[in-house]
Amino acid sequence: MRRTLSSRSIAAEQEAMDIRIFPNRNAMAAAAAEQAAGAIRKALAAKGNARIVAATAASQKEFLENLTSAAEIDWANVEAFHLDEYVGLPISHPGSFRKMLKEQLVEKTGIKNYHLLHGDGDIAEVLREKNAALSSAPIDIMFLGIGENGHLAFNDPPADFEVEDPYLVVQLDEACRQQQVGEAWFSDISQVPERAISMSIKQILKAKELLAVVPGPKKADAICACFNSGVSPMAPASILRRHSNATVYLDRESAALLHPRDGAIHVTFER
Ligand SMILES: N[C@@H]1[C@@H](O)[C@H](O)[C@@H](COP(=O)(O)O)O[C@@H]1O
Repeated sequence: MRRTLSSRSIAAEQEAMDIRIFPNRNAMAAAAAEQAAGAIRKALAAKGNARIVAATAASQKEFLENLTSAAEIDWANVEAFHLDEYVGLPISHPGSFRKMLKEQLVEKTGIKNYHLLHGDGDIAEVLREKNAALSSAPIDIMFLGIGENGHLAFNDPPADFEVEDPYLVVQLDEACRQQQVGEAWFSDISQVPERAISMSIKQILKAKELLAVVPGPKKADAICACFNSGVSPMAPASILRRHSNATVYLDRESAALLHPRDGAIHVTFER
């Protein structure tokens, strides 16, 4: 059962980004996983393989739990990438995103064809290898989180919307590093690496479908900054409005300050 907030013209409807708001985090995660599973099955049926990108962050936990237990996905033919990784952090560190990718996706599904960003390896070589692998064919569906500062992957504000490299090395700003301490994987900011490998905004927008999963009260300000007004590098995830097939999943807490002022965002309340 749904209730729609925004009214749209037919033209706007064709271009509108969808935001779906759920009563709680679990309902949101289950619905997002259903959409993701459908997209993966569709790609598998159409061409025999599916190429996905996963976000590896606290916000993705319940979503990935639901997705990895979805029925009838031939994971043997799924190829997986991840969005970002800290430079210099070993995979044994609890904050390592490739550790999360392995534990929350690869080991749960048995995916054999996956690409880890070895942030503690030879970075130039990692970029060369992963940029080639990522660019070799289109991504069918990409899962995203949105940071408390509105970042997508590690594209902190002001985000560079023009950089062409699929993955690049970025400098993390202090607000972003402080937010990572809040995730409880780092004891204080001095422990948080200053650089990361991040997928670029241009590369993110190349995916055929984007699905952002953004629960919790700490994300309310970012959702307000990204979706209440227009596209701005100061609110990096606002760029999702420019994609033709993007859906943002929220719970009531992350949606608390959402009041989009234009018809180009279609908001649905799910019960
Ligand atoms: N760089 C990562 C992103 O890949 C992630 O999507 C986002 C949200 O993370 P979380 O939802 O755990 O706050 O920020 C992290 O720092």
